[in-house]
Amino acid sequence: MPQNTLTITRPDDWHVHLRDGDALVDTVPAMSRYFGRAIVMPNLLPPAVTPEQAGAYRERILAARPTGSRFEPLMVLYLTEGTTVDDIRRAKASGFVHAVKLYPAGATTNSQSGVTDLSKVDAVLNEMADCGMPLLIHGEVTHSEIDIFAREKVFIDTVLTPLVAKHPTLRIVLEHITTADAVEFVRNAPEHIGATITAHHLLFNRNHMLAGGIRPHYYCLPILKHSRHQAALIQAATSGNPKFFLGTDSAPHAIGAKESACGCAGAYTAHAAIELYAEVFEAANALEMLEGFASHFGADFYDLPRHSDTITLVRKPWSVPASYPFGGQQVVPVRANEQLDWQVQA
Ligand SMILES: NC(=O)N[C@@H](CC(=O)O)C(=O)O
Ligand SMILES: [Zn+2]
Ligand SMILES: [Zn+2]
Repeated sequence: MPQNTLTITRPDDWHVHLRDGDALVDTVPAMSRYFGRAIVMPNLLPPAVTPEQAGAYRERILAARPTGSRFEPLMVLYLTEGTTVDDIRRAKASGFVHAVKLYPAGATTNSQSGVTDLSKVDAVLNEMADCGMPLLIHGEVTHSEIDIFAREKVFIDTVLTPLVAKHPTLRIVLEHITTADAVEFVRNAPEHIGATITAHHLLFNRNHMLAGGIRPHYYCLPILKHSRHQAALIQAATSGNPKFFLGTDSAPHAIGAKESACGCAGAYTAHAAIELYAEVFEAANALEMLEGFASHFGADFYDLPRHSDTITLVRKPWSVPASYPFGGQQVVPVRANEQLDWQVQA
């Protein structure tokens, strides 16, 4: 008999894009259905680079919460070569900035204000190590001559390994990992280095995106890899190792920006995040490992209390709509028009 219900501590999302402006009335209610907290990415245009900008963004998110919602956005500073030690001190003192995000310039959506040379932010990284502020990393190199499927591994070898050697006490989250190489790196790294894993990198590999036709809604960064890497991610997520925790990287783009000759990177999963992870964990015969991954390990890493209430998943098949409203436009979700087994009890 398959298990038909699963009750877990309320989960959090340790990596999400809520966007800004008109989109918030759609993205914030979707994210706050059952997630208690979320680490909100700062890659806006212009990016949230100071604690004051992050605070103003936080207020816009709070204003978009449904009545009665206790969803808590955890804010992140966007690291630039102009970030100062004082920015980090004010961020730490704010109480609402929980991390700083490194986008190698040019690596992904709205990363053009990111860092080209890590040595330029050395003093900032020292301050972060001193005050215990985590550095969240989009871990890909950007040189045009490096193959897109190799960019994560090359980043680990040429940027991350020297960074960890230079800043041995800096807390780091390697975000949305996509390779067996990243799994191995994080597993062997000290305790204060962790990683988030998305639902789509657990569910899909590059064949889903490219075999039998090119499917732009599977295009995200870091790009989907060979199924061998997908298998390593599933193993890591379901292993019970607390270094690996839930980060959806739900990254909505309007339908026209995806279905295009040059489509944007990002997969939208906030409509069914825990439901999609449950599917992966069940297929791996590891439903009992979902709670640690989704609800415990991220909070522990960020030194935040675990939630004291729960949510219940029930096996109750439903069809994912073809699209959802998104800031006056539409976004196509992962698994559009397909059936999902799990849903969260209202
Ligand atoms: N993951 C993506 O493919 N896109 C993200 C940016 C990011 O997280 O790299 C986005 O903001 O659209
Ligand atoms: Zn990223
Ligand atoms: Zn992201």
